[in-house]
Amino acid sequence: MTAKILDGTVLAQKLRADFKTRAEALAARGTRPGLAVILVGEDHASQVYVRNKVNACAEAGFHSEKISYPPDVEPAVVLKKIAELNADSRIHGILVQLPLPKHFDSDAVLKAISPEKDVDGFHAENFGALMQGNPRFIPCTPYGVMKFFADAGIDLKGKEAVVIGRSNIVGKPMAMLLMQAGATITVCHSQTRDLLFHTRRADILVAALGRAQFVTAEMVKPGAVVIDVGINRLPNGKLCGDVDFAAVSQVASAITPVPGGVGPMTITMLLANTLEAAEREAL
Ligand SMILES: NC(=O)C1=CN([C@@H]2O[C@H](COP(=O)(O)OP(=O)(O)OC[C@H]3O[C@@H](n4cnc5c(N)ncnc54)[C@H](OP(=O)(O)O)[C@@H]3O)[C@@H](O)[C@H]2O)C=CC1
Ligand SMILES: Nc1nc(=O)c2c([nH]1)NC[C@@H]1CN(c3ccc(C(=O)N[C@@H](CCC(=O)O)C(=O)O)cc3)C=[N+]21
Repeated sequence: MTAKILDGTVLAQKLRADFKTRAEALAARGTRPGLAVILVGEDHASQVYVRNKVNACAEAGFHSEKISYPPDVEPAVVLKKIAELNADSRIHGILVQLPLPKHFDSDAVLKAISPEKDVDGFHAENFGALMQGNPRFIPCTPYGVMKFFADAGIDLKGKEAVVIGRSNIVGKPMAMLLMQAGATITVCHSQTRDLLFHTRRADILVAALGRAQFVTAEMVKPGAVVIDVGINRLPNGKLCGDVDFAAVSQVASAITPVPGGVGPMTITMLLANTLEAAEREAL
């Protein structure tokens, strides 16, 4: 079997066309959607993502601000900036790029963001609402993954879904969304005893562990849908996912590539959440 490629760049373009129209309608009523991105430190990959986010905003006709700090900045300085952005009527979404340097209490920083502007959906209040099945903002990466299923007509009801990774930004909300869509979920992590046993049962397999080409063909049930969230840089400088794409695409029925899969959809859903925040405010 050769898997159908779930193309994130194509799906992102499809969804973004609608954002532009909605942003224009809002602008006509005097509101331009605005996103602020805070970046602490000089991590190269983070700078690339933040640049992509800012460019995507410009293309969709959004206002955006990038605020950068050196790695040794005092957390109080960042908290003060967040308070200013919370009160700034031009800003509808605030994103603090994670991970933060070790001297930061990340939960405290995320909690400082007004829940109405927390377009990542990481604030405890929003995360809790998501768990209760009543989300205000769905975290962008798992939200983007759900769009692949909807677009490809993949029904999740009764399916066995296995997520590798249990982080707050990907694995945990991903599992919750899959469960709410009717799948039976298994969440694997570094302490899982027999990973192969679990992955081989998966109708839907989501890899979000951050290990280059970790998921091999033997770990995948023939015909499974494989979603690759991982973004890893190989020693040769090339980007690759958590899945051995060449081998797994021979057994899966559908698969997302890296680059060009989940990554562009994450940015797309960040725009979607920012637009929604602006639309709610303009009501
Ligand atoms: N495409 C996109 O838009 C995005 C991509 N990413 C990428 O996704 C990947 C995961 O990100 P994130 O969730 O933030 O990463 P974290 O490092 O926070 O979490 C990784 C998870 O994978 C688990 N894990 C690690 N090694 C193994 C293993 N050998 N077997 C089973 N489980 C394992 C960890 O287990 P434990 O909890 O026990 O430590 C942990 O739960 C990264 O490559 C990241 O770059 C992230 C966000 C967005
Ligand atoms: N508060 C917060 N929110 C996040 O959403 C968040 C974060 N912190 N920290 C880091 C991770 C990672 N992440 C990515 C987004 C887009 C691509 C992306 O667009 N990737 C392109 C390639 C980009 C490249 O060339 O490097 C692709 O896969 O095709 C990747 C990774 C968001 N994250």
